[in-house]
Amino acid sequence: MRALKLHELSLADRLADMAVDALIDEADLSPKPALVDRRGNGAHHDLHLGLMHASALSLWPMFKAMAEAAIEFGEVGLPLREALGRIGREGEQAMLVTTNGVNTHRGAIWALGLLTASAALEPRAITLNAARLALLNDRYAPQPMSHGAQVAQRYGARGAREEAQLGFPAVTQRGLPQLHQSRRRNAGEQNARLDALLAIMTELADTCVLYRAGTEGLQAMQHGAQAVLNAGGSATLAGRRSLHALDNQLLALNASPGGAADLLAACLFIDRLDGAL
Ligand SMILES: CC(C)(COP(=O)(O)OP(=O)(O)OC[C@H]1O[C@@H](n2cnc3c(N)ncnc32)[C@H](O[C@H]2O[C@H](COP(=O)(O)OP(=O)(O)OP(=O)(O)O)[C@@H](O)[C@H]2O)[C@@H]1O)[C@@H](O)C(=O)NCCC(=O)NCCS
Ligand SMILES: Nc1ncnc2[nH]cnc12
Repeated sequence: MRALKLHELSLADRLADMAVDALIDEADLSPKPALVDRRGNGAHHDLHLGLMHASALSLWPMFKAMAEAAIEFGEVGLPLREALGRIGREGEQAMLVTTNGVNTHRGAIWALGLLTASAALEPRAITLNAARLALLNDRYAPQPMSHGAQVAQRYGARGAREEAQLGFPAVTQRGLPQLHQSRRRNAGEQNARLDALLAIMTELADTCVLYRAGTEGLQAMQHGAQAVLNAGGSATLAGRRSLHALDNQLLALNASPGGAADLLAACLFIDRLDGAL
């Protein structure tokens, strides 16, 4: 019998692998402020690391189907956007069945779904085409009063939809440059990833934080993340002290930066893809 060779996997298979790997790497990364990681549940009573892993794995068929839809339609347009919306909603149901109703990866389905489809179309224009897809209006999308919609109404915050429509500036202008800079400084891979997460947190209007802890929580997240980077980043002793303080502060405010975590996964996905090109 012939052994399966890795390069015989289809493009859609490989993109789905990369998306799930990015989610698992994000979940495992420790110590993340107030988020689920290898140490514990952060500011969450209904999440744990095993659930994050199970949720990530449950999304593999969805990411593959999104990549296949992109290959089939072949261009950015309403037919592809609406196919992705339908596949995303089905993926969300699969996630909820796996987690027994807990929302683990709604934001990641949105961000990584768009990026996976976009990578299948043209890997070198990944954020541009993801933004073009996000700008199209899916006529079949329900309009629930989600947490994101509620804080948009209350604070006028730009949430997950706008972040994608702008081409993921938190990833391209904050996370990825910081990841590369910290690697160049020999911070070590885990510290470089933590620094990338912190860089994303410095400016993001994370609607999870706003919903749970209002503008006080958002400012604590943004200023605290900047303070860690100013202290030298997670690889330094001063940076670690500052990161520990940020963790305690966000826990006290019950402020979990779940949106920033999803965007770190997006950052790791693009980084992996760049390495494979
Ligand atoms: C278009 C959608 C993005 C809908 O977005 P909307 O603004 O309506 O918001 P939400 O439903 O609240 O979900 C958006 C999730 O995106 C993450 N996020 C938050 N801020 C940002 C940001 N600035 N930029 C990017 N991403 C952001 C975040 O996801 C994480 O948080 C989740 C937990 O959040 P929450 O439910 O609020 O949980 P808790 O506070 O913990 O709840 P309680 O315990 O208190 O009950 C977690 O899952 C992380 O993933 C936001 O939650 C899009 O979602 C959409 O339309 N989906 C429908 C399907 C579809 O069309 N898919 C298309 C696929 S291409
Ligand atoms: N590690 C994490 N902890 C809590 N919420 C999240 N949403 C996405 N990743 C998360």
